[in-house]
Amino acid sequence: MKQLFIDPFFAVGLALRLLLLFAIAPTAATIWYAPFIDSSLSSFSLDPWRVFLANGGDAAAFPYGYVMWLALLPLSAAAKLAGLPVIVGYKATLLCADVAVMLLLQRIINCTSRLLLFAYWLSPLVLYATYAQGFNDLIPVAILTLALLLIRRQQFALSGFVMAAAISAKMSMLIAVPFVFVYLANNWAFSADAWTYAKGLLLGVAVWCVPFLASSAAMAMLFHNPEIAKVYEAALPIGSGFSIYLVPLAYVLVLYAEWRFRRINFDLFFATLGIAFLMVVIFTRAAPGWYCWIMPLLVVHQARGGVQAIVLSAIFSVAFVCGSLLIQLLSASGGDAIQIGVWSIAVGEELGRHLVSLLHTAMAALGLIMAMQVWRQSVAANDFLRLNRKPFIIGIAGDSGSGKDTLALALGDLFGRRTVTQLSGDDYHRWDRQKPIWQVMTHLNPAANDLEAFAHDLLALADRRTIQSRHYDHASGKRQRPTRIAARDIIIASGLHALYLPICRARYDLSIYLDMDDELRRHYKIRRDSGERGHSVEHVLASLEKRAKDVARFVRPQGRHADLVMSLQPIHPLMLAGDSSISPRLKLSVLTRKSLHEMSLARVLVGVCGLHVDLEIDDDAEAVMMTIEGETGPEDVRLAATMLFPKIIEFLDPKAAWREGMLGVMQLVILANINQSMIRRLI
Ligand SMILES: Nc1ncnc2c1ncn2[C@@H]1O[C@H](COP(=O)(O)OP(=O)(O)OP(=O)(O)O)[C@@H](O)[C@H]1O
Ligand SMILES: O=C(CO)[C@H](O)[C@H](O)COP(=O)(O)O
Repeated sequence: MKQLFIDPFFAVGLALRLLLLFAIAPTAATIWYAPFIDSSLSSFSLDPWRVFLANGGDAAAFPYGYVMWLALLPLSAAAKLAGLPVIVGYKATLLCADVAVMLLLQRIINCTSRLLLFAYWLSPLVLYATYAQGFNDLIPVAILTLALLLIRRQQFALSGFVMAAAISAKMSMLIAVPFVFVYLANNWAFSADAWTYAKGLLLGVAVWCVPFLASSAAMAMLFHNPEIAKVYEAALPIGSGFSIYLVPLAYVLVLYAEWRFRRINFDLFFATLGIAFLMVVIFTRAAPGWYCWIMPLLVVHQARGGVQAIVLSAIFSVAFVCGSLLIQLLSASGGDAIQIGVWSIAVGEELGRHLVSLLHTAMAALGLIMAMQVWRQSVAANDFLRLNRKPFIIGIAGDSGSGKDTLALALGDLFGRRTVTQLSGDDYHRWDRQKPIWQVMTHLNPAANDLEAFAHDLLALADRRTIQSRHYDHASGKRQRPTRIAARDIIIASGLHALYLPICRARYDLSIYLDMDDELRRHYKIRRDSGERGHSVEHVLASLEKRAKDVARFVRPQGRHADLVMSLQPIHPLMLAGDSSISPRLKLSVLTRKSLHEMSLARVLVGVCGLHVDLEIDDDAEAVMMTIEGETGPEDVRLAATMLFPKIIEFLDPKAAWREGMLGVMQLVILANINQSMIRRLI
């Protein structure tokens, strides 16, 4: 923040503002807002609208609620006390709101100070609407921006309360409310929070808005406001004197587009809300102050869209100022001449109207181009939507007891049940445990499994189709009745042969082979099969021996095809001696064939998780081998993930369960690979 204030361009913007503040006495502020505030300072009442009207004030002067009034009072009162005109306090309040909007946007958008200064602080749009014209829209915009920041920070009740304050400051901020509810309903992480938000909003309405509704003078001033009717002016006649109103129509369509996202993140919500404001503004004969409503969108667009967006936004802003000036100069002469001081160029009423219409058309065209750019950049390229269209598929193969289910569960607990579909290879064993065929065949033989059905179901899920699958119950050794498995955004296909068929391998976005140390696997398998699957220790040992040939023949070769080979080993083999109930300390080696993030990953594993990491990169950088040792807790792993992949974190379940130790590290490594696969898809 400090950097922002010491930047020379901040000083330039501030100087321009002060110059405009001193040089111009804006009409709206002079004839409406300042007299209203002055009236309530002279004879203070909790119903300032009544007092103002009773004293013969203009009914158009202050169609705003308590929050606008309260926001304007302190500095206006200070000005009056200091013997200055009230309008000085009014203008000082606008300056404060202006700085507040900029600082809040910086928190939401996270862009450089320089960009923010160019996109916002030096924007001709803000300078003209606020300081040359005196409109107070930056006050509700500042409050709305605060409400949006609170949503981003997941402080929903407070955000609702603040949103009601924004509406009280200016009723048009109501535009944002349906968008917030659709965002909360469509963001699976927050759907339960919609009610929390609603409670905050209701409380805010009770505090900020109900007293206003109870004042008949306030209501009279609100309904006297000619601005409200403007949104119905753009209309398509449909005969018999009826019309279709274009602004409400465009608004509903943008809201529908947001609802259709099914799954939405904050960036998408922010972009669609900005587009909704843009639609209202460009299709209405809007007062210059309304253009301040789209400033958050313009700043985000410039921050994300690069030079093209900056140029378009600049053209849009300059066109807006020229258009508004022309309209003002025309209306000063009654509409048939462009009047500048004593100079007057006659254009005739018809040409004057034509010129203004042309300017509105240019503004609408630029606005629509901008909306399309925002759509392309924020909406179409958003990873949330990409996952919506094409699920991310992870294949996990490995020998029995190598930890496939454990890992799949750990990933499922990260992304959440509503995001993940698990497809287990065990459900495709051809025969129940009791069948005599197992005397001559092991489960590791591909022929013992219906791999064709496995591949078929994987492809169906990848195509977002629901499948029917019969779960293999390890407690009874029998396959269950078929159940429906729905396709979700992340599909985890695990099994002894998950990487066996080329058609499956080709479909995975990330393929993993678990190559657990043999002794460790034996240790775990004995513990699990005797504890959970009803086998005797002798049976497990005999089966391990019987399976050894098939492991070498059918399972291990799959490791060659994996993007990631993970191998858990005990720190010391002696740790496994004797008692099968002990949990040995582990180390993990990871071979990555699609390397990208290993350096930063290693740095964070050391710096944040306190682990020891060895990194080996082969000469042609085709593979990276990382060996990781030490103890770490779930909180450290979570922190490491937040630092490394802030974007991916949005995909996770709000109650994402991070594991401790090496399993947590495996979660992190896989997240790094998912992140990287997504980056590759974007390229
Ligand atoms: N990363 C790990 N950390 C600690 N324990 C693990 C880990 N992975 C596996 N285990 C232990 O090994 C046992 C076997 O793991 P799991 O059931 O996940 O293997 P699997 O590959 O799915 O086996 P199967 O193919 O036979 O179903 C688990 O019960 C668990 O106790
Ligand atoms: O290798 C295995 C799993 O990958 C199991 O041995 C196979 O699924 C059979 O299970 P169970 O022993 O419970 O009948």
